[in-house]
Amino acid sequence: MPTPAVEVQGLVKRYDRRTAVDGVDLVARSGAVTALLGPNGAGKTTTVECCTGLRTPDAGRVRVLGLDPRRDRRALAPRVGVMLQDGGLPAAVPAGRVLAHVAAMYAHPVPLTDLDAALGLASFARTPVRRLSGGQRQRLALAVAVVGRPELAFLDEPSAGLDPQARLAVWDLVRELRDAGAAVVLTTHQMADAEALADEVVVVDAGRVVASGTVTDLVGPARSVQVTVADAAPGSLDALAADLAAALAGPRVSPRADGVLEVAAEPDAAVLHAVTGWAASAGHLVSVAPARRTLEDAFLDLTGRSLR
Ligand SMILES: Nc1ncnc2c1ncn2[C@@H]1O[C@H](COP(=O)(O)OP(=O)(O)OP(=O)(O)O)[C@@H](O)[C@H]1O
Repeated sequence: MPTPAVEVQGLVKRYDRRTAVDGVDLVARSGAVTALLGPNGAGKTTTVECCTGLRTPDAGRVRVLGLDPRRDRRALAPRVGVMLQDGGLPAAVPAGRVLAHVAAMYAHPVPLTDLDAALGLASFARTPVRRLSGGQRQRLALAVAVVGRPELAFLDEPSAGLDPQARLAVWDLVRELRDAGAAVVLTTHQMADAEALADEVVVVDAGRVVASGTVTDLVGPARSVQVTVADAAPGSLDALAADLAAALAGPRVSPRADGVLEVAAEPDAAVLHAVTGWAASAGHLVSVAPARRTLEDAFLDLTGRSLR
């Protein structure tokens, strides 16, 4: 097995008495996109900052391209692209000049015309950073992170605040990076981004990894049948779920907080026939709808529904 681009073991980071990262393990491979997901305050940015040498861990081991992100910062700088939420771009300098300046620091930068075309930068190249819209600033920050053809890119919420067109452009760019053999570590709150891009997903909550694997690993059987019981008495959903599960003799039936019974099975004719047969004999009014389980469903199952 080749050495992973990023190896984090038992990472702990505290701010005063608050433990922001509490024993995170993480591996990111070259030629793959690793998505770091988690609710607000889960510790994603702090983890990325420890990997980029911006913060010193209180405990644990971090290796980036086989090196120490703080001690070997100079050696890593030309090999690692970083897009942070607070971009740190110079406010008074026009966008195009910022990018040209950064490109000039690399031996083999991506041609600026390619980045212009990929991210639509030309329309605001003469605008000083401080006057860019949020989405334009994001696009510039992404271009700055990838212009040096990094072996590893950390992208912290790369599609936050982007319009649908720009989001698709970012997806293409991330795929190109991966296909060129780079390791991409991205944090996002957009589950669709992770579903579209991630080879590996790591879910953190309250500073700990609560799940990891491929999107398919986390989502489970992608398709299900949702059964809404119109005349269920309050509190009766658990019993109805057990009753339906017994009638189906196989697929798991989970009662959801919104009053829906979720049947973990392909919505094929046999399953739909069995569900409607159960409804007819049990005397319940039901609506039956095939559904596709998403990463968002899995994320909410893993991290709960309460606000952080
Ligand atoms: N500079 C700091 N000083 C003190 N506490 C901090 C600092 N930065 C982050 N924290 C705290 O550490 C915890 C983790 O924050 P972090 O920014 O890593 O989370 P996150 O998962 O990136 O969140 P979000 O999705 O909101 O960006 C939070 O409780 C946050 O308040």
